Amino acid sequence: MTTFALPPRNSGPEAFPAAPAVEAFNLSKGYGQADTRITALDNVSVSFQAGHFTAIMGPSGSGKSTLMHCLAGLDTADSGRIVLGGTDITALHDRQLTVLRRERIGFVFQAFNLVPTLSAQQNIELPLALAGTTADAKWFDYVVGTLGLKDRLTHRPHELSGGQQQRVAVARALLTRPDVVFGDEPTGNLDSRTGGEVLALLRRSSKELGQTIIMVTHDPVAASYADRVVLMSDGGLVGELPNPTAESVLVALGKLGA
Ligand SMILES: Nc1ncnc2c1ncn2[C@@H]1O[C@H](COP(=O)(O)OP(=O)(O)OP(=O)(O)O)[C@@H](O)[C@H]1O
Repeated sequence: MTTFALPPRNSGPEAFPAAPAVEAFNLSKGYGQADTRITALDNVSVSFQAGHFTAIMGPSGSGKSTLMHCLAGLDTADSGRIVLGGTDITALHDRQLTVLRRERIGFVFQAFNLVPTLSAQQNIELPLALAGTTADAKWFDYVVGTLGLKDRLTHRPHELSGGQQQRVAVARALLTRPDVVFGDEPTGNLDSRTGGEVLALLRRSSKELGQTIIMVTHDPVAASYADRVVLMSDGGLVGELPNPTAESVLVALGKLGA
């Protein structure tokens, strides 16, 4: 049985059914000029509710990474608006965006992006250290306990397995209790069993901690851990699947020619 050391931020998707954690309105972005111009995002409007785990899927080049990077304040759109946790991030300056990313967004990338010279604990606490604050001890213990990292805190990344390193990255992403955790193929470097464990932890983070998660993936099995799949094609949203299974995702992607 899990012991809650600290009440979760909310009790999952049902707690705030109507509250979006992040929303995009009429987002467009292109690359290049004139006849060589590529439309990466074509008037995309989409909403991600608080406490939900969403996978973004679609064929290669359909705009998934561009959308995620814009939603996370890592890239800017040509037009449109993004509201994250009630803040219009499209109106922010670079420095404000940096603070927002550090304090209100968590990232889990395919490459674990841990600092090799720091211990697991120091890596987990790094965003808070950069922000000049410290972790709430109970929350730290709860996240680390939930992710099964209690015995690994003094280890450096090279002393950890790939799955353990990604769990450290997940703990780092969760520790600031961000508005949204963004995952970019978070299990892309893991074998299927370890990847399944990390995905199950992400799902628990949304169900038990009320964490909003948005993940880009090509893997229908990974997407089946999400509450919803958002489908993209040619820079636009072309559909969504509630309660996806690997099979329903495969069929939907097949129809898109992915
Ligand atoms: N920096 C860039 N310069 C020029 N074109 C770009 C750039 N980044 C992306 N694109 C183009 O924008 C479109 C959308 O790219 P994006 O990376 O968002 O797609 P994706 O769905 O994430 O693809 P993949 O699944 O292959 O990672 C593609 O046609 C891509 O070639």
